[in-house]
Amino acid sequence: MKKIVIHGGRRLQGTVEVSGAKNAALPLLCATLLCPGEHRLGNVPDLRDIQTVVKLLETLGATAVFENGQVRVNADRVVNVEAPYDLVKTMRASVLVLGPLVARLGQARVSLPGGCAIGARPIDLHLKGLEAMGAEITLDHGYVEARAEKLRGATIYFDTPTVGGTENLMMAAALAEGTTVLENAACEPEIVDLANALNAMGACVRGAGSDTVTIEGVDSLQPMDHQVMMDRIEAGTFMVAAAMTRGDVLLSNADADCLEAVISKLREAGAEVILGDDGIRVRGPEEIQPLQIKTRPHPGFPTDMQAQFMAMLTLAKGTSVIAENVFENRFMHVCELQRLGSKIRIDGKQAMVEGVEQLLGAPVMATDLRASASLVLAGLAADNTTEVSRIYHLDRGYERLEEKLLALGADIRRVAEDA
Ligand SMILES: CC(=O)N[C@H]1[C@@H](OP(=O)(O)OP(=O)(O)OC[C@H]2O[C@@H](n3ccc(=O)[nH]c3=O)[C@H](O)[C@@H]2O)O[C@H](CO)[C@@H](O)[C@@H]1O
Ligand SMILES: C=C(OP(=O)(O)O)C(=O)O
Repeated sequence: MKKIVIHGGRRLQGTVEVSGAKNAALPLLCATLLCPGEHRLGNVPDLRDIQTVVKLLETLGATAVFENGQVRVNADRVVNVEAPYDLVKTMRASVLVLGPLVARLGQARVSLPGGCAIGARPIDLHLKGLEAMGAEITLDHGYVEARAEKLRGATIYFDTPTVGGTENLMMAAALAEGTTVLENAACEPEIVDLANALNAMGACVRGAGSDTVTIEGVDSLQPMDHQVMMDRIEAGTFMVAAAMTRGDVLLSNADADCLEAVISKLREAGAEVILGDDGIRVRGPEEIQPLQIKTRPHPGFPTDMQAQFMAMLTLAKGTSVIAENVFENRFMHVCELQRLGSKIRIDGKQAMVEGVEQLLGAPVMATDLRASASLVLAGLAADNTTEVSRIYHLDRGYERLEEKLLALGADIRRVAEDA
């Protein structure tokens, strides 16, 4: 096992290129199951979750080659309909094979993903939607079994906007008979990326990116050839890194359109955020101003950026209030940030963060993906040495993080846990 060792206190400076988005690439890879042929997906980040979904596609009978940021999937032979527990337990997004498998093969058996560090994360809305489209759903030994000779279009209202639910049902509806309308759908940019790819495959998806998505089912689709959008959460993480180290960083290929809430809050904290033709440049303030943050579905402030902003606000000039409204247990980083000397108090869904003059490095333990990122950020700004262990969480979602931070001037390296 490896850990990350950071000697903090360096200003980050330079240019960084943002990778393709994990949360867009995962549903796109699952969408290759919708039709036979050779699919091509470019700008795919080399991450543990991507390797897991590639393995899952292979388990289902497809062949996949991942080389130089491109995944080629041949989905001619999808002969197995079971997504096994061993793969699903390591990555919740595996459940996104459910919609495509039922749509193409009329059946699927997918292990229930179960709870995880940030919350219970049920999939009831995915299942209700498939049922409304005519699928018969049963639960057997921890597996969801779904069957439908032919899915039928339906109007489906989500009690809460769900990103994965919207994606799963959009894929299922692409090959259904008739029209499906998803109401109170999630509006995240990754859903638009998926809709664009599906439409290029011959599907008919309208309204993606709004809260009503309409899908006219078609009889057949053709293989995809698509470039994955940039990772707005990775971009946001580098922006916070620049801000909290009083740095000056250019994110060369970043797209500001899907980062509005993050940019607005960084500016409110005092950072200079310059949007230019060459990308997004962030210059950190001398003094970080406290913020009020409420996480919400897109276009609200993303829950996936909550932990990173909390790390920054531990050094603000005053007290910030952060409300986590999307997941019920997404403050796992708090006790680890406290080990670095931060002053944070949790009261239900809210965290009160009282800024301190300086953080002091310490050994800390990562508990989930974005919690890990927040600990790395805190380590970059802290005095002395911070050691972050259990970094396999980080490897689920950040491509070459230390390498990119090192190039920006950070003193960071990955070493064996017992080094
Ligand atoms: C791979 C991927 O894209 N992951 C993202 C996706 O996760 P994911 O798609 O799992 O998140 P959802 O949007 O589905 O979850 C939002 C909320 O809805 C609840 N819910 C969801 C489905 C359901 O059937 N029933 C239900 O109650 C969840 O518990 C949660 O409280 O969106 C989250 C919210 O932006 C992000 O944090 C994750 O990074
Ligand atoms: C929670 C996240 O991912 P996942 O839904 O894959 O667990 C994330 O990307 O922050």
